[in-house]
Amino acid sequence: MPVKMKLRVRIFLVLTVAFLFVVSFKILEPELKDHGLHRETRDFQDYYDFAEDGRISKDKYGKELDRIQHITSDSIRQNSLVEKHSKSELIADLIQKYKVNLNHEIKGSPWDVAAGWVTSRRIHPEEAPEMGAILNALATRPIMAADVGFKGTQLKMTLVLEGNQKAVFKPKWYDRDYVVVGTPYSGADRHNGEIAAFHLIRLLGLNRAPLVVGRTVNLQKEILPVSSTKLKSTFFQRDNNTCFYGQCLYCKSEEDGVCADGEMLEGAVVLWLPRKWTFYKKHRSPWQRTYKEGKVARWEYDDTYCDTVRAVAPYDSGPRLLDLLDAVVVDYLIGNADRHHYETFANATDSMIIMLDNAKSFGNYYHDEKSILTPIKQCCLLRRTTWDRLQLLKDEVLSNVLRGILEADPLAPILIEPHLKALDRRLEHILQELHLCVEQKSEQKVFV
Ligand SMILES: Nc1ncnc2c1ncn2[C@@H]1O[C@H](COP(=O)(O)OP(=O)(O)OP(=O)(O)O)[C@@H](O)[C@H]1O
Ligand SMILES: [Mn+2]
Repeated sequence: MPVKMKLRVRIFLVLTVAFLFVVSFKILEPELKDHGLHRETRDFQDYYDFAEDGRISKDKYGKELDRIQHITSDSIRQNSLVEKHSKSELIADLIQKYKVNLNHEIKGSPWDVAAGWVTSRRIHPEEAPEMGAILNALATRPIMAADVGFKGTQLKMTLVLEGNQKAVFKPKWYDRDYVVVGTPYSGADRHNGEIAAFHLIRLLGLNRAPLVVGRTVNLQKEILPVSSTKLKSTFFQRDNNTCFYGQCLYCKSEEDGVCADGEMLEGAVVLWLPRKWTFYKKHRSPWQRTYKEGKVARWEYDDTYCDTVRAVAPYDSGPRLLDLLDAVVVDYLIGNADRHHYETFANATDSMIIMLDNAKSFGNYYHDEKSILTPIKQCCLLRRTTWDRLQLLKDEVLSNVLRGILEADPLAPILIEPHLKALDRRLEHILQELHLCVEQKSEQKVFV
């Protein structure tokens, strides 16, 4: 009899597990159809040589991630540093401080000015009117050479602008109101996202992203005459539009190409960092995704994971962990779930995390990808300067200021209203999460 009982129990258990597995799989089944652009997950993994750290086959993704939604934000509002009547003044002041004047003129080379700005801790100063001249040069200087992009999975061009300045051109794939659905890392780059992120990173006082500006190029007149043979060989025509597919992991044939509107193609032009600093060290993010359905990374189920991270170099001392948590703030705001690796300057021990590549952003304004916040939730830590800045930008100051700043870009409007609204909403989430941290620990321990 006991044998039979055991068998029944066993069958019951097996069926329960199978049922749970099927249900969780169905719930989590991502829509991978989106433009077919992230279909090559396997290739992607091989390319980046992902380390297989502790994983389980069952996904606990998002189990507790909605808990902060239930916390009322009343207490936060009461503590507001900004009185209602001064809010519009604050917005105006911040726009004045951070809106770049592209008509600003300087003597000498804008490229030299930008190159001279870079230190191990910042790409550019907090405030510099010369930035207008540099962005203007990026947006208007004649293109002397064009080649396929450097590394990566995304279609890009490498340009040389007059005055011997290298830059990356990330083309437009989507209209401003396009909503990217699917996995948190679905879709192709958003050129407007790269532009918006640069200014957001400035506004947060981080200053760790290379300079970016919007630019429309004429592929026939500005690119083809100065194009490398390799890049030129990927050009083709579709419905009277000029297109190209370049060279990258996901750039193999005309199917993967991007098309101009006739000959004119919008894009984000990213200033290449000065040679003196271009020795990077590439680091795998401790909170990296597995990029594999059904595979869960340790950070997704182990809430003490931050203790493990903090115990080892380079996170056990120096600015690295705090830099990473700053990047998490940015990535949650912009909706970038794709910072699988990050780069630092190899020749500086105190190097910042360089906030390169922010184009996987502003894909879906309906969705807040809470999993991006996991490092902040698990570490309960943030630079006090970043916290103070977030406080300043709450209650819709962020959207109002960023809207004003982005008006200066040649491709304005850069973000449609729902994206700006999403920024305010996500900022609130970050503040709520950190308030929970303060309740659990103490303010001194959370903000350093
Ligand atoms: N502005 C820049 N200055 C210097 N180096 C750069 C710059 N932009 C990109 N790079 C280098 O080129 C690499 C690829 O760039 P980027 O990350 O933008 O491409 P990607 O195709 O989006 O890559 P991924 O698929 O990994 O996201 C970076 O890791 C960096 O080493
Ligand atoms: Mn990228």
